[in-house]
Amino acid sequence: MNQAPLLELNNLKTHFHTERGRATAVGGVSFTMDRGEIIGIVGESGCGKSVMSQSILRLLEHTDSVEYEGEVLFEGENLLDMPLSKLRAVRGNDISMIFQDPLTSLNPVYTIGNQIEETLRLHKKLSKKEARKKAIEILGLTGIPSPETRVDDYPHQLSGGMQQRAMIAMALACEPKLLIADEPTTALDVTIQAQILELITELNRTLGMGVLFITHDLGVVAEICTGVKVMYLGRIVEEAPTEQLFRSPLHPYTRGLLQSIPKLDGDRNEKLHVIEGTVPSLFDIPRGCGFSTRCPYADEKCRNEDPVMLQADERHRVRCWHYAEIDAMEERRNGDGEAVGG
Ligand SMILES: Nc1ncnc2c1ncn2[C@@H]1O[C@H](COP(=O)(O)OP(=O)(O)OP(=O)(O)O)[C@@H](O)[C@H]1O
Repeated sequence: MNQAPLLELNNLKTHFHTERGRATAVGGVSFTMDRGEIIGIVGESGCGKSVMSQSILRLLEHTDSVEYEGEVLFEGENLLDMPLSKLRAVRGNDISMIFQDPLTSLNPVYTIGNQIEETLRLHKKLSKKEARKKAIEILGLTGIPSPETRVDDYPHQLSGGMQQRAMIAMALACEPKLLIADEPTTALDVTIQAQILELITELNRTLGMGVLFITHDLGVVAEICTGVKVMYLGRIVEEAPTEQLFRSPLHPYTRGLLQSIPKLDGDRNEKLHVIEGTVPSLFDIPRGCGFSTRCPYADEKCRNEDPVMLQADERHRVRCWHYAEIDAMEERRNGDGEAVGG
């Protein structure tokens, strides 16, 4: 087996050249992912999750304004400078991607069975009969009822939820080494969502399929991910094994995200925390820390010096100058609040 990590991003940057100037949507992302890991990428809307995940497979090249920098190594080979013909063989075979909108992947003029069978025959070299059997089986696994008849439907004959499941079946059919899932279950109801997540984790367990799971749903992350990376303004601001990140979040942004999840046992009258302010425009990125314009703890240093990634623990890294002091700062703030409130 290839000894190189499954996926390694080295200072990946994605720029768009627009009429207003250059917009850097991904501002230098580095991480390594091993086989069998399920990594969650979280962050508010607009923080660069989708652009980053689409950059891995160079799916943004239809806009000629895009420019990549850095490296995306898949099993040691840089996808960013790979000839397109070779990259096409990686897409859908070694790396599959699923999206929130199924119609981006399904072809309207073929039945879903044809599309899954075609993938299986091409990548897995199955006979027509074997491919059909496998297509029905995998459609069933995604929770499509009566898969033996649905297999002959065209995409438009299926409901939105079923189209979603058909797309997922197609992506998983050839058992990719890496699945990139960009908010794949957001539009589905919770029962179907649970079924899809179960299918993904099952393939992860049995085949060691790595999963990069992009979501803003921290509940899903807690349920299935082995590790989490929190993105803000095109960069990773904190990363840790899932349990550690939920137990002791260090970055003020991560703390804000976690405080905005409703708790089942919480006081119903307690207000949910909202992170004040909005994500700055890509044309107006702050000079120091990207989060300093919204951070309650930011000081002069934060406003002037861009923080580096600091090693807080063996597998816990954070991009915040003051991460070790935030607890004490928070206590002081709360204490002051009580004193003012009487
Ligand atoms: N083609 C483009 N040209 C210019 N800017 C773009 C382009 N595509 C995306 N962006 C910008 O890149 C930034 C990151 O967008 P992205 O879609 O990756 O965010 P996201 O975190 O995935 O958000 P969401 O959860 O809403 O999908 C945004 O500011 C967006 O406006």
